Amino acid sequence: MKLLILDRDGVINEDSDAYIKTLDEWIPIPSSITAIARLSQAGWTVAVATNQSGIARGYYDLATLESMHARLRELVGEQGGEVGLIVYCPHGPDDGCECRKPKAGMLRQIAAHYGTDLAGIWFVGDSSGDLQAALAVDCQPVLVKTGKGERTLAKPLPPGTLVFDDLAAVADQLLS
Ligand SMILES: O=P(O)(O)OC[C@@H](O)[C@H]1O[C@@H](OP(=O)(O)O)[C@@H](O)[C@@H](O)[C@@H]1O
Ligand SMILES: [Mg+2]
Ligand SMILES: [Zn+2]
Repeated sequence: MKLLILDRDGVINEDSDAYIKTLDEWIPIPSSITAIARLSQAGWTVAVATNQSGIARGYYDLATLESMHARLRELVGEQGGEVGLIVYCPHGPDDGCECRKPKAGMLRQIAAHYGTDLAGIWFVGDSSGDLQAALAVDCQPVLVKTGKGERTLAKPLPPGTLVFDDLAAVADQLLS
């Protein structure tokens, strides 16, 4: 199965140290939207695994989060593509859940949903927690330089991590 798993903030849309709290603050990276559309039109299933501790912190509610994901699906749909399963962790760092990255619960949830193994599946993120989650389930860690990617790149990366400028470059590689 051609499955690609994406982190959201910093990969699909701009990130902010102040969290993405409203639909207006959810600013898509145009080339990432196009990349998702291109990949899905080429037969790839594009799923999303995103930490959303802003829910636990009370910065925004589930309806607001879902409005961002509806907007994502709308934008990709306008370019003829589609977004697969979007999984989010609404918990805070101290909640001890199994889904918050760097734990791999969301990746396992996506694999179960599609009935596929995770080994070698590319997981594209901008933070070290994304890369650690990938390693925990034998996914291929992929770092993009958008969002917090440059900060992440300034620290040692897990061996074997692939690095690309942005999601568009990841799509170019997968579609080449
Ligand atoms: O990159 P993904 O997983 O899609 O989402 C990250 C967001 O949930 C937020 O995660 C927070 O980390 P803490 O949850 O406070 O550790 C901060 O890094 C925020 O800047 C960021 O917007
Ligand atoms: Mg991110
Ligand atoms: Zn969680």
